[in-house]
Amino acid sequence: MYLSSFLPDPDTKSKQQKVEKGMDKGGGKNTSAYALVEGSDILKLLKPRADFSHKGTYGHALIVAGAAETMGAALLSAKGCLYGGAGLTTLSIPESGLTALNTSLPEVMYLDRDALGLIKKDATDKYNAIAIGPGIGKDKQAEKILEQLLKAKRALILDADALNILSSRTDLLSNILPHSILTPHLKEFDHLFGEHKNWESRLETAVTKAREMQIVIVLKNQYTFIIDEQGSVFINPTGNPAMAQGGMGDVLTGLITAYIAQGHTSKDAAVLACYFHGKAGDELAARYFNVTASKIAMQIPKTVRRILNR
Ligand SMILES: NC(=O)C1=CN([C@@H]2O[C@H](COP(=O)(O)OP(=O)(O)OC[C@H]3O[C@@H](n4cnc5c(N)ncnc54)[C@H](OP(=O)(O)O)[C@@H]3O)[C@@H](O)[C@H]2O)[C@@H](O)CC1
Ligand SMILES: Nc1ncnc2c1ncn2[C@@H]1O[C@H](COP(=O)(O)OP(=O)(O)O)[C@@H](O)[C@H]1O
Repeated sequence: MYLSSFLPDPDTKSKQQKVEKGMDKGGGKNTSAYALVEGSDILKLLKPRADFSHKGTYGHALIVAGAAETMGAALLSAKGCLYGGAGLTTLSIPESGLTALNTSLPEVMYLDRDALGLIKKDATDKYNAIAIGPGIGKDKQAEKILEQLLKAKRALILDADALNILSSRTDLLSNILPHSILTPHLKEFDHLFGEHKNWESRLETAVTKAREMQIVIVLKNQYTFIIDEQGSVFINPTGNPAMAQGGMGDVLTGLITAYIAQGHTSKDAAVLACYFHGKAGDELAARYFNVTASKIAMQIPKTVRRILNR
Protein backbone atom coordinates (compact mmCIF):
# COMPACT_ATOMS: atom_id res chain seq x y z
CA MET A 1 0.00 0.00 0.00
CA TYR A 2 1.25 3.49 -0.80
CA LEU A 3 1.13 6.71 1.19
CA SER A 4 -0.95 8.39 -1.52
CA SER A 5 -3.90 6.09 -0.60
CA PHE A 6 -4.16 7.93 2.72
CA LEU A 7 -3.82 11.49 1.41
CA PRO A 8 -6.59 13.59 -0.08
CA ASP A 9 -4.22 15.26 -2.59
CA PRO A 10 -4.76 13.54 -5.96
CA ASP A 11 -1.24 14.24 -7.14
CA THR A 12 1.48 13.70 -4.60
CA LYS A 13 5.19 13.02 -5.02
CA SER A 14 5.04 10.16 -2.56
CA LYS A 15 2.86 7.93 -4.73
CA GLN A 16 5.54 5.25 -4.57
CA GLN A 17 6.30 5.65 -0.86
CA LYS A 18 5.43 2.37 0.82
CA VAL A 19 3.34 2.11 3.95
CA GLU A 20 4.33 -0.87 6.07
CA LYS A 21 1.71 -2.83 7.97
CA GLY A 22 1.97 -3.09 11.74
CA MET A 23 3.22 -0.48 14.18
CA ASP A 24 6.53 -2.17 14.93
CA LYS A 25 7.74 -1.13 11.50
CA GLY A 26 7.34 2.59 12.19
CA GLY A 27 10.05 4.95 10.94
CA GLY A 28 13.14 5.19 13.07
CA LYS A 29 15.09 8.29 14.03
CA ASN A 30 16.33 9.16 10.59
CA THR A 31 13.70 7.66 8.35
CA SER A 32 10.25 8.78 7.35
CA ALA A 33 8.71 5.32 6.97
CA TYR A 34 4.97 5.11 7.48
CA ALA A 35 3.29 2.32 9.40
CA LEU A 36 -0.36 1.34 9.25
CA VAL A 37 -2.01 0.66 12.61
CA GLU A 38 -3.71 -2.74 12.66
CA GLY A 39 -6.11 -4.49 15.03
CA SER A 40 -3.29 -6.80 16.15
CA ASP A 41 -1.23 -3.75 17.25
CA ILE A 42 -4.17 -2.49 19.28
CA LEU A 43 -4.58 -5.84 21.04
CA LYS A 44 -0.94 -5.65 22.14
CA LEU A 45 -1.39 -2.13 23.55
CA LEU A 46 -4.65 -2.62 25.46
CA LYS A 47 -4.40 -3.10 29.20
CA PRO A 48 -7.06 -5.43 30.65
CA ARG A 49 -9.29 -4.30 33.54
CA ALA A 50 -7.54 -6.30 36.25
CA ASP A 51 -9.02 -8.24 39.15
CA PHE A 52 -9.14 -6.23 42.38
CA SER A 53 -8.63 -2.98 40.49
CA HIS A 54 -10.58 0.13 41.50
CA LYS A 55 -11.15 3.64 40.14
CA GLY A 56 -7.69 4.71 41.34
CA THR A 57 -6.13 2.05 39.13
CA TYR A 58 -7.36 3.76 35.97
CA GLY A 59 -6.17 7.28 36.67
CA HIS A 60 -7.63 10.70 37.22
CA ALA A 61 -8.11 12.88 34.13
CA LEU A 62 -8.63 16.63 34.13
CA ILE A 63 -10.13 18.38 31.11
CA VAL A 64 -10.12 22.16 30.89
CA ALA A 65 -12.73 23.05 28.31
CA GLY A 66 -15.87 25.00 27.45
CA ALA A 67 -17.11 28.56 27.48
CA ALA A 68 -20.65 29.96 27.81
CA GLU A 69 -21.50 29.27 24.16
CA THR A 70 -19.40 26.14 23.66
CA MET A 71 -20.15 24.18 26.81
CA GLY A 72 -21.10 21.28 24.54
CA ALA A 73 -17.45 20.86 23.52
CA ALA A 74 -16.51 20.44 27.21
CA LEU A 75 -19.28 17.93 27.84
CA LEU A 76 -18.35 15.93 24.75
CA SER A 77 -14.69 15.75 25.81
CA ALA A 78 -15.65 14.64 29.29
CA LYS A 79 -17.97 12.05 27.75
CA GLY A 80 -15.10 10.72 25.59
CA CYS A 81 -12.91 10.47 28.69
CA LEU A 82 -15.59 8.76 30.76
CA TYR A 83 -16.43 6.18 28.10
CA GLY A 84 -12.71 5.78 27.38
CA GLY A 85 -12.41 4.26 30.84
CA ALA A 86 -10.57 6.83 33.00
CA GLY A 87 -11.02 5.96 36.68
CA LEU A 88 -12.03 9.51 37.49
CA THR A 89 -12.84 12.41 35.20
CA THR A 90 -12.85 16.03 36.33
CA LEU A 91 -14.01 18.85 34.09
CA SER A 92 -13.01 22.47 34.58
CA ILE A 93 -15.67 24.65 32.96
CA PRO A 94 -17.17 28.06 33.69
CA GLU A 95 -19.59 27.83 36.61
CA SER A 96 -22.51 28.53 34.27
CA GLY A 97 -22.10 24.99 32.90
CA LEU A 98 -22.47 23.20 36.23
CA THR A 99 -26.16 22.36 35.90
CA ALA A 100 -25.61 20.99 32.41
CA LEU A 101 -22.69 18.92 33.68
CA ASN A 102 -24.53 17.49 36.67
CA THR A 103 -27.60 16.60 34.65
CA SER A 104 -25.87 15.17 31.59
CA LEU A 105 -22.75 13.53 33.06
CA PRO A 106 -23.27 12.84 36.79
CA GLU A 107 -20.13 10.65 36.93
CA VAL A 108 -17.91 13.61 36.08
CA MET A 109 -16.55 15.94 38.76
CA TYR A 110 -16.13 19.70 38.57
CA LEU A 111 -13.11 21.92 39.20
CA ASP A 112 -13.46 25.66 39.53
CA ARG A 113 -11.36 27.60 37.03
CA ASP A 114 -9.75 29.54 39.91
CA ALA A 115 -8.36 26.26 41.28
CA LEU A 116 -6.31 25.65 38.12
CA GLY A 117 -3.53 27.77 39.59
CA LEU A 118 -3.03 25.03 42.19
CA ILE A 119 -2.06 22.38 39.63
CA LYS A 120 1.35 21.19 40.68
CA LYS A 121 4.49 20.42 38.75
CA ASP A 122 5.67 16.93 37.84
CA ALA A 123 2.35 15.16 38.44
CA THR A 124 2.64 15.56 42.21
CA ASP A 125 -1.04 16.45 42.37
CA LYS A 126 -3.91 14.07 41.81
CA TYR A 127 -4.21 14.37 38.04
CA ASN A 128 -2.55 11.76 35.84
CA ALA A 129 -3.56 13.46 32.60
CA ILE A 130 -4.49 17.04 31.73
CA ALA A 131 -6.13 18.25 28.53
CA ILE A 132 -6.99 21.79 27.52
CA GLY A 133 -8.75 23.35 24.58
CA PRO A 134 -12.16 22.16 23.40
CA GLY A 135 -14.44 25.18 23.28
CA ILE A 136 -12.41 27.34 25.71
CA GLY A 137 -12.49 30.25 23.26
CA LYS A 138 -9.65 32.51 22.22
CA ASP A 139 -10.20 35.51 24.48
CA LYS A 140 -7.79 36.90 27.08
CA GLN A 141 -9.26 34.79 29.85
CA ALA A 142 -8.74 31.56 27.88
CA GLU A 143 -5.22 32.70 27.03
CA LYS A 144 -4.51 33.26 30.73
CA ILE A 145 -5.75 29.79 31.67
CA LEU A 146 -3.55 28.20 29.02
CA GLU A 147 -0.52 30.21 30.16
CA GLN A 148 -1.18 29.18 33.75
CA LEU A 149 -1.39 25.46 32.87
CA LEU A 150 1.77 25.64 30.78
CA LYS A 151 3.55 27.16 33.77
CA ALA A 152 2.69 24.05 35.81
CA LYS A 153 5.29 22.31 33.63
CA ARG A 154 3.22 19.23 32.91
CA ALA A 155 2.87 17.37 29.64
CA LEU A 156 -0.54 18.37 28.30
CA ILE A 157 -3.00 17.31 25.63
CA LEU A 158 -3.60 20.47 23.59
CA ASP A 159 -6.59 20.72 21.25
CA ALA A 160 -8.86 23.15 19.41
CA ASP A 161 -8.79 26.67 20.92
CA ALA A 162 -5.62 25.92 22.89
CA LEU A 163 -3.96 25.41 19.49
CA ASN A 164 -5.63 28.54 18.10
CA ILE A 165 -4.26 30.57 21.02
CA LEU A 166 -0.78 29.12 20.47
CA SER A 167 -0.98 30.22 16.82
CA SER A 168 -1.16 33.84 17.92
CA ARG A 169 1.09 33.37 21.00
CA THR A 170 3.95 31.43 19.44
CA ASP A 171 6.14 32.55 22.36
CA LEU A 172 4.26 29.96 24.44
CA LEU A 173 5.33 27.07 22.18
CA SER A 174 8.64 26.78 24.03
CA ASN A 175 6.69 26.07 27.25
CA ILE A 176 5.19 22.88 25.83
CA LEU A 177 6.81 19.96 27.60
CA PRO A 178 8.11 16.79 25.90
CA HIS A 179 5.47 14.05 25.50
CA SER A 180 2.68 16.59 25.22
CA ILE A 181 0.11 15.75 22.53
CA LEU A 182 -1.15 18.26 19.95
CA THR A 183 -4.31 17.29 18.06
CA PRO A 184 -4.76 19.74 15.17
CA HIS A 185 -6.99 19.39 12.13
CA LEU A 186 -5.63 20.74 8.85
CA LYS A 187 -6.50 24.41 9.50
CA GLU A 188 -5.29 24.37 13.11
CA PHE A 189 -2.03 22.78 11.97
CA ASP A 190 -1.42 25.34 9.24
CA HIS A 191 -2.28 28.27 11.54
CA LEU A 192 0.23 26.94 14.04
CA PHE A 193 3.11 25.86 11.80
CA GLY A 194 2.51 27.75 8.53
CA GLU A 195 0.46 27.23 5.38
CA HIS A 196 1.13 24.09 3.34
CA LYS A 197 0.22 23.46 -0.27
CA ASN A 198 -0.29 19.73 0.13
CA TRP A 199 -0.49 16.98 2.72
CA GLU A 200 2.92 15.60 1.92
CA SER A 201 4.66 18.81 2.95
CA ARG A 202 2.33 19.16 5.94
CA LEU A 203 3.40 15.70 7.08
CA GLU A 204 7.07 16.59 6.65
CA THR A 205 6.59 19.62 8.90
CA ALA A 206 4.72 17.49 11.44
CA VAL A 207 7.63 15.02 11.57
CA THR A 208 10.13 17.86 12.01
CA LYS A 209 8.10 19.58 14.73
CA ALA A 210 7.38 16.34 16.63
CA ARG A 211 11.10 15.58 16.75
CA GLU A 212 12.16 19.15 17.56
CA MET A 213 9.63 19.58 20.36
CA GLN A 214 9.72 15.89 21.45
CA ILE A 215 5.95 15.75 21.28
CA VAL A 216 3.24 13.63 19.68
CA ILE A 217 1.21 15.24 16.90
CA VAL A 218 -2.19 13.84 15.97
CA LEU A 219 -2.84 15.32 12.54
CA LYS A 220 -6.56 14.73 12.04
CA ASN A 221 -8.23 13.85 8.78
CA GLN A 222 -10.21 10.95 7.30
CA TYR A 223 -7.00 8.96 7.88
CA THR A 224 -5.37 10.50 10.91
CA PHE A 225 -1.56 10.57 11.14
CA ILE A 226 0.04 10.08 14.55
CA ILE A 227 3.64 11.28 14.66
CA ASP A 228 5.67 10.36 17.72
CA GLU A 229 8.65 12.00 19.41
CA GLN A 230 11.09 10.14 17.13
CA GLY A 231 9.24 11.26 14.00
CA SER A 232 7.72 7.85 13.30
CA VAL A 233 4.40 8.14 11.48
CA PHE A 234 1.48 5.84 12.27
CA ILE A 235 -1.53 5.91 9.98
CA ASN A 236 -4.92 5.24 11.51
CA PRO A 237 -7.10 3.30 9.05
CA THR A 238 -10.43 3.53 10.91
CA GLY A 239 -13.12 6.19 10.54
CA ASN A 240 -15.47 7.28 7.77
CA PRO A 241 -17.40 10.28 6.40
CA ALA A 242 -20.46 9.52 8.56
CA MET A 243 -18.30 10.99 11.34
CA ALA A 244 -17.91 14.41 9.72
CA GLN A 245 -19.91 16.30 12.35
CA GLY A 246 -19.03 18.93 14.94
CA GLY A 247 -17.81 17.74 18.31
CA MET A 248 -16.09 14.63 16.93
CA GLY A 249 -12.61 16.00 17.75
CA ASP A 250 -13.74 16.96 21.26
CA VAL A 251 -14.62 13.31 21.95
CA LEU A 252 -11.24 12.22 20.56
CA THR A 253 -9.45 14.57 22.97
CA GLY A 254 -11.36 13.07 25.89
CA LEU A 255 -10.42 9.59 24.74
CA ILE A 256 -6.72 10.40 24.44
CA THR A 257 -6.86 11.91 27.93
CA ALA A 258 -8.49 8.74 29.26
CA TYR A 259 -5.71 6.55 27.86
CA ILE A 260 -2.97 8.81 29.27
CA ALA A 261 -4.72 8.67 32.66
CA GLN A 262 -4.69 4.86 32.39
CA GLY A 263 -0.91 4.92 32.12
CA HIS A 264 -0.23 4.64 28.39
CA THR A 265 2.61 6.53 26.74
CA SER A 266 1.63 9.56 24.66
CA LYS A 267 2.08 7.71 21.35
CA ASP A 268 0.17 4.62 22.51
CA ALA A 269 -2.65 6.73 23.98
CA ALA A 270 -2.99 8.61 20.69
CA VAL A 271 -2.91 5.40 18.62
CA LEU A 272 -5.49 3.65 20.83
CA ALA A 273 -7.81 6.66 20.91
CA CYS A 274 -7.73 7.28 17.15
CA TYR A 275 -8.22 3.61 16.36
CA PHE A 276 -11.21 3.12 18.69
CA HIS A 277 -12.76 6.50 17.79
CA GLY A 278 -12.75 5.54 14.11
CA LYS A 279 -13.70 1.92 14.73
CA ALA A 280 -16.71 2.99 16.82
CA GLY A 281 -17.65 5.26 13.91
CA ASP A 282 -17.31 2.38 11.44
CA GLU A 283 -19.53 0.11 13.55
CA LEU A 284 -22.18 2.82 13.86
CA ALA A 285 -21.98 3.78 10.18
CA ALA A 286 -22.98 0.23 9.30
CA ARG A 287 -26.34 1.01 10.93
CA TYR A 288 -26.70 4.79 10.67
CA PHE A 289 -26.24 7.20 7.74
CA ASN A 290 -24.41 9.69 9.96
CA VAL A 291 -23.18 9.35 13.52
CA THR A 292 -23.08 12.01 16.21
CA ALA A 293 -20.12 12.66 18.49
CA SER A 294 -22.13 11.64 21.57
CA LYS A 295 -22.98 8.31 19.97
CA ILE A 296 -19.30 7.66 19.20
CA ALA A 297 -18.36 8.22 22.84
CA MET A 298 -21.03 5.83 24.08
CA GLN A 299 -20.06 3.18 21.52
CA ILE A 300 -16.41 3.04 22.68
CA PRO A 301 -16.77 0.43 25.50
CA LYS A 302 -18.68 -1.87 23.10
CA THR A 303 -16.04 -1.46 20.41
CA VAL A 304 -13.21 -2.17 22.83
CA ARG A 305 -15.01 -5.22 24.22
CA ARG A 306 -15.58 -6.58 20.69
CA ILE A 307 -11.92 -6.20 19.79
CA LEU A 308 -10.78 -7.83 23.04
CA ASN A 309 -13.16 -10.75 22.46
CA ARG A 310 -11.76 -11.49 19.01
N1 LIG B 1 -21.01 21.79 20.84
C1 LIG B 1 -19.96 22.61 20.92
O1 LIG B 1 -19.83 23.39 21.85
C2 LIG B 1 -18.91 22.53 19.87
C3 LIG B 1 -17.79 23.32 20.00
N2 LIG B 1 -16.73 23.22 19.19
C4 LIG B 1 -15.55 23.97 19.61
O2 LIG B 1 -15.65 25.26 19.08
C5 LIG B 1 -14.37 25.78 18.82
C6 LIG B 1 -14.25 26.21 17.41
O3 LIG B 1 -14.65 25.17 16.56
P1 LIG B 1 -15.10 25.50 15.08
O4 LIG B 1 -15.71 24.27 14.55
O5 LIG B 1 -15.92 26.76 15.06
O6 LIG B 1 -13.74 25.87 14.42
P2 LIG B 1 -12.63 24.95 13.79
O7 LIG B 1 -12.66 23.55 14.28
O8 LIG B 1 -11.31 25.65 13.92
O9 LIG B 1 -13.05 24.94 12.27
C7 LIG B 1 -13.00 26.18 11.55
C8 LIG B 1 -13.04 25.88 10.09
O10 LIG B 1 -11.88 25.11 9.76
C9 LIG B 1 -12.17 24.25 8.67
N3 LIG B 1 -11.89 22.87 9.03
C10 LIG B 1 -12.17 22.27 10.19
N4 LIG B 1 -11.76 21.00 10.14
C11 LIG B 1 -11.21 20.81 8.93
C12 LIG B 1 -10.62 19.71 8.30
N5 LIG B 1 -10.47 18.52 8.92
N6 LIG B 1 -10.19 19.86 7.06
C13 LIG B 1 -10.33 21.05 6.42
N7 LIG B 1 -10.86 22.14 6.98
C14 LIG B 1 -11.31 22.01 8.21
C15 LIG B 1 -13.60 24.50 8.31
O11 LIG B 1 -13.62 25.54 7.34
P3 LIG B 1 -14.29 25.38 5.89
O12 LIG B 1 -13.65 24.19 5.28
O13 LIG B 1 -15.73 25.18 6.16
O14 LIG B 1 -13.95 26.65 5.22
C16 LIG B 1 -14.17 25.02 9.62
O15 LIG B 1 -15.34 25.75 9.42
C17 LIG B 1 -13.37 24.67 19.17
O16 LIG B 1 -12.84 24.95 20.43
C18 LIG B 1 -14.20 23.42 19.21
O17 LIG B 1 -13.70 22.53 20.19
C19 LIG B 1 -16.76 22.36 18.02
O18 LIG B 1 -16.06 21.18 18.37
C20 LIG B 1 -18.17 22.01 17.57
C21 LIG B 1 -19.05 21.58 18.72
N1 LIG C 1 -14.61 11.85 6.80
C1 LIG C 1 -14.07 11.46 7.95
N2 LIG C 1 -13.54 10.22 8.07
C2 LIG C 1 -12.98 9.81 9.22
N3 LIG C 1 -12.89 10.57 10.31
C3 LIG C 1 -13.40 11.80 10.25
C4 LIG C 1 -14.01 12.31 9.09
N4 LIG C 1 -14.41 13.57 9.35
C5 LIG C 1 -14.05 13.84 10.61
N5 LIG C 1 -13.45 12.79 11.16
C6 LIG C 1 -12.84 12.70 12.48
O1 LIG C 1 -13.55 13.55 13.36
C7 LIG C 1 -12.65 14.35 14.12
C8 LIG C 1 -12.88 15.83 13.77
O2 LIG C 1 -12.11 16.63 14.61
P1 LIG C 1 -12.28 18.22 14.66
O3 LIG C 1 -12.19 18.78 13.30
O4 LIG C 1 -11.32 18.71 15.68
O5 LIG C 1 -13.79 18.33 15.17
P2 LIG C 1 -14.51 19.30 16.22
O6 LIG C 1 -13.70 20.55 16.36
O7 LIG C 1 -15.86 19.57 15.63
O8 LIG C 1 -14.61 18.54 17.49
C9 LIG C 1 -11.25 13.87 13.78
O9 LIG C 1 -10.83 12.90 14.71
C10 LIG C 1 -11.41 13.25 12.40
O10 LIG C 1 -10.47 12.23 12.15
